[in-house]
Order: sequence, then structure tokens, then C-alpha cells
Amino acid sequence: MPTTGHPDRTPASADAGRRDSVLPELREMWWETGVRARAQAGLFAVFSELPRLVWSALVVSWRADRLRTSIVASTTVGAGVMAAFGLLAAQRVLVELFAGGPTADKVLAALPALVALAAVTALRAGAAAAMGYAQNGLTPKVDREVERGLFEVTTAVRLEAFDADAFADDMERASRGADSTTGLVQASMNLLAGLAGVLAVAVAVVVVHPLLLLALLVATVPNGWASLRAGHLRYRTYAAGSVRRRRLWLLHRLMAERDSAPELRSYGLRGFLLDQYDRVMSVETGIQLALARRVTTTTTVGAMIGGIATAVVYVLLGLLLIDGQIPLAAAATCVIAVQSAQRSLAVVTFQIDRVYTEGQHFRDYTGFMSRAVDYLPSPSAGPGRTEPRQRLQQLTVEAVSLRYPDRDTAAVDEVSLSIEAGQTVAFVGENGSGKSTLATMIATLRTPTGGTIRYNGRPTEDWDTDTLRARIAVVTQEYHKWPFTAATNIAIGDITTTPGQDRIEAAAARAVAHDMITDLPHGYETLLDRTFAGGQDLSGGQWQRITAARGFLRDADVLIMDEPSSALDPRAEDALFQGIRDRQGHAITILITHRLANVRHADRIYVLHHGRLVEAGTHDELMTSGGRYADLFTLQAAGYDTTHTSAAPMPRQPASA
Ligand SMILES: Nc1ncnc2c1ncn2[C@@H]1O[C@H](COP(=O)(O)OP(=O)(O)OP(=O)(O)O)[C@@H](O)[C@H]1O
Repeated sequence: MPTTGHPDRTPASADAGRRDSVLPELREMWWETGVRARAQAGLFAVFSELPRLVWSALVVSWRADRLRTSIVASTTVGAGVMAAFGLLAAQRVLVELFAGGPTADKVLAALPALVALAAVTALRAGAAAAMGYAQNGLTPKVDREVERGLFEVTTAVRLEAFDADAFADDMERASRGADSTTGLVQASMNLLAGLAGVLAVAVAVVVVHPLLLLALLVATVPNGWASLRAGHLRYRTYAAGSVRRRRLWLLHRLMAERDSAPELRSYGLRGFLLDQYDRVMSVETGIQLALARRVTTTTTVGAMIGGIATAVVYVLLGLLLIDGQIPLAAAATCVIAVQSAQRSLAVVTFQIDRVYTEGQHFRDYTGFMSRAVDYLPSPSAGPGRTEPRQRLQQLTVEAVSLRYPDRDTAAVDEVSLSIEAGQTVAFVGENGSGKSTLATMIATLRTPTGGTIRYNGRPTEDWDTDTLRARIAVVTQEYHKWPFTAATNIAIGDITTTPGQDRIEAAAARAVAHDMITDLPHGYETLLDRTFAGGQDLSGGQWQRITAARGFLRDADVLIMDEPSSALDPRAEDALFQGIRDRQGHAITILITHRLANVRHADRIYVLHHGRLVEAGTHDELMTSGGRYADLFTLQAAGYDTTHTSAAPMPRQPASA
């Protein structure tokens, strides 16, 4: 591994290694350039983006819950209007109190305005409570709406999407963006409420003296700028650290999870992984410290300018008062108004910051959702597309190729073959020869980059994918250990029909899994996940029996079994292949295995080499022709040949093309 250090190297040489090597995950990614350009947008760009962001938040909120969105909107507007009324009522009270005459008369004259002030204050409190209640209810609904949308896409995109490096990054940022949505919605609502408050104060201040409005702006703009700038910096740092975080997450899993724990210990990987962690974290810590410095400087400068500007406002107010430009009551109202405006503007600037930063993440989400469309399977042609119930009788593969992204050579190269219902065929060949790739295309999990696959003479793209997949069962080499019960682990092989216990047990019996499952502490109801209390884990071979049962559960027209017996003991393997042979004569079975003794009974054996189909025939035909299959078979059979002794070395078969 050229980019990583040896765990045992001395600290000095490790430091040298750190300088010399940069983890590939830390290099600048192409997508960061675009994100950085966006994050470097100036204040004008921020303000021009705000209306769109607030609007998108309102749309999401409206879709999630119309009633609560309406309550928030109406209480926001209502609170603003009442703030203006409150200020005017306060001014009225002061005018009456500062007027000449006996105190009792002044209080009496101020009474109606005082009652109005109390009513407005009570109403504002009520509106704030209603808004808080509605907003709290909105949060889980918005979360659900957005997160479900994300999962709908991530579970529907074609398998190819997961091969693209940029897709994983995109998805990580999108999921952060989904989490940001409630933040964006809340911040947008609060921003609108704050703006309503500021507007109300501004109207009241203009009524008193227009010059004070200017002073008000001077007192608050610097803080606003500082808070926007800080948000900007944080987002830039986040965007640039996406790949680094992925690396950290990976290291976290490798060092703290059960799956990697045995190999970590047996290969002594502790020091190596901790060294990797230190490297990533030293970069991350440096970036975070630099960010903290810049954010503190920016907000401090903003606060200092804001303080000076506030002092200027009060001096201006004093001068106007001395000059007789405004009466004492108006000056007192102005002090209240300035304080109220500063409170509201502090909310506004803080919320602008939040809307902007959360909005950028939300844009990652919406951007991902629109980009992911390219990875979605082509849409069905509508209701007319509903397939009549017909069995898959014939599979034809015509000059099919598949080239993985970033690979120079094709994994499958112009392969043609045909399989009829009732046939069991085998794909054999050395590691990496393209067997699994060909199988995933036949299973419609991957789309060929060349050629056509037909079922019953119709190209797969003319079929409704779900209909086709419902008739194909696949037992993959890299099966997944679902963290469910043993019964559910088998039932998910045909989840749409919610199979009963009898079907599940019959499938388990065919895969020699029944006795093994009944021996578990809770039989079929045993949870197969050790990370939960009472959960159990299985051996590799036991898991393989469960996955084979999953494949047998569905009465599939086409069953693809990719290395179904690599971990099975000889007795279980023999029983499993008996179960597979039972399908011969009525359905299509495709078998991929390196244990060539198991493919002797196949109706036809296809031999792949470097992605190309190099031989095809029955076992006997291929053995007679003495090609690559005969070579591999003889080599394997020699391992079981007890007539050879260690004194007589086994002859090596010459390789044939
Ligand atoms: N997701 C992928 N992205 C890029 N290359 C891949 C991917 N999956 C497989 N390959 C490459 O495609 C080629 C064929 O792989 P495939 O898994 O089809 O071989 P196989 O014959 O099934 O091998 P094995 O006997 O080891 O299971 C290999 O060179 C492999 O490295």
C-alpha cells in the first residue's frame, strides 16, 4: 500500500512518511471545485439566494403539513402586526404620561392605551405559543417527507450508481442535506417572524423620525455581515471535508465494529489503523482550528463595529432631543424601538445565517435528488405495460458486453448464448473471468453496455423490470446477512407474497437449513444479529444454507446461484445440488461454481476467460475437446486422486486457449 505508513516505523520516520504521502481520500475531488465556487459567493449572492431558499422551505413544509404551515404563516404575520401596534400603544402611553397636569389625570388618560398594550402583549404571547406548537409538530413531518424521498431514490437507483465514487460523496452530502431540511424550515419561519418584527419597528420608527431608521440600520448591519460570513466559512469547510469524513467514518467502523475485529487482531492492524486515523485527524484538526480562528475574528470585528454604531445611534437621538427635533415621549419610544429592533435584527441575522448554511445543505439534497434521476431505471411505459402472467421459457444473450466505469477492459466481452426452460447451465472460469457480472446482467441488476438480453424473445428493456425480477431468483456470492429472524431471512426471498411458515420450512429443507434452524435457541424466530440482545450469529456455511433457502423460496422461472456452496460441508453441498437438480426439466437454473464436480450434470457448460466465452458444451464434450475446462477439471480432480503419492509429483496440465 504505497500511500500508507508502516505501523511499526519510528515516530521520526512516521513524520517523514506523513509529509511524503497523502491519503488518496484527501486529494481534492472534482466536485469540490464547484461547491467551493458556490460557497465563495459574496453577500449579494447570499441575499439573492435567500428568497428562493425560503420559498423552497415553505414548499417542503406545505407538502408535509398544510394546516401547521398555515398556522405558522398566519401567526408570523399576526405577530409582526401586533408588534407595530404594541409600539404605537407604548408611544401613546408615554405621550400621555409626559403631558402636563396632575398624575391621576395622566394615568387615567393613558389607561386605554395601556389596556391596548396589555391586550397586544397577551395576543403576541398567544401567537408565539401557537407558532411554537405548530413548528414542533412540523419537524417530524418534514423529516419524514424528506428522508423517505431520499430512501425512495437510494433504493431505486441502478446498481451502477454505487460504482461511481462521486455518487457516494453526493449521497453522503444529500443525507446531511435531508437532516438540514427541518433546520431550514424552522430557520425560514423564524426569519420571516424576525423580519415581520423588524418591519413593524421600522414602520413605528419612521413615524417618529425617518433619520432614526438609517441609524437603526447602521447599528445592525455589521453584526449581520459577520454572522453571514461565519456561516459561509463553516459551509466551505464542511464541503471540503466530505471525503475526509467518509474516510473517518470508514476508520471508525473498521476499528469499532465486530466484523473487522478478528482480522484486526490476527493481522496486528491496530497500530496501522490508528496511524491512519492520526493522519486524517491531524488534517481535520488543522482545518477546524483555522476555521475557528477565522470565525472568531469575523464575529469579533462585527460585534465591535455594531457596538460603535449603537453608540452613534444614541448620540444622534440625544442631539435630536436637545435640538428640539423630537419630543421626550418620542425619544423614549425610540430607545424602546431601537432595543426591540436590535433584538429582532439579531434574530434575523442569525436566521439568515442558518437559512443560508442549512439551505446550502438542502441544495445538496435537492441536487442529489435531481442528479440521481440519471441513475434510475427507465420508467415503465404506463399501465399498458402490465405483463400478462407468462413463464420465462427462453433466455437469449446476444453479443452482450459490460465495461465497468474506469476499467480499460470489458468484464464481459460480446458473450452470446441461449438457455431454454428446463435447462441447468453452468458458468465456469477463473477468478475475474466475468461470470458474476454476466449473471447480474441476466438478473437485470446491471444493464449491458453492449448487446441485448432477451426473455421469451423480448429485450429486457421492453419488459417491466419488476415483473421480470419477480420471476428471477438470485443467490449472490456476496449475500447480505439481514439483521432479522431466520424465518424473515428466508421470507424476504419472496416478500411480496408474505410466505407462510410451511413454505419457509419447505425452502429451508431444500437448502439443508431446516434442522440447523430448529436447533437455534428460538428456532425460526431466532434473531440473526449478534448486536441485539438475544441475537445469534451463524457460521459461514449456515448462512449460506439460509441464503440458498431464500433463493429456493420463490418458485422462480430462472434461478441464478453464484457460488452457493463455497462454505458448505460435503454432505450439505451434495444435498443442495440435489435440490438444484430437481429443477432440471421445468425451469432455468444458472450455476456458477469453482467446484467443477458439481457442474458435471449441467445440460451445458459455458467457459469464460477474460470476459469472453471461450468454450461451450456438455461435460463430456468439453473433456473430449481437451480445452480450458478439461484443463481446470483435471487439475481439480487430481487433488482427489489418491493414486498419487508425495514421492511422485502431480503432472501440471498445459494451459490451452
Ligand atoms: N463493481 C465493479 N467495479 C469495477 N470492476 C469490477 C466490479 N465488479 C467486478 N469487477 C471486475 O470485473 C471483472 C469480472 O468480475 P466478476 O466478478 O464478474 O468475475 P467472476 O468470474 O465472477 O470472478 P470470481 O470467480 O472471482 O467470482 C474482474 O476483473 C473484476 O475486477
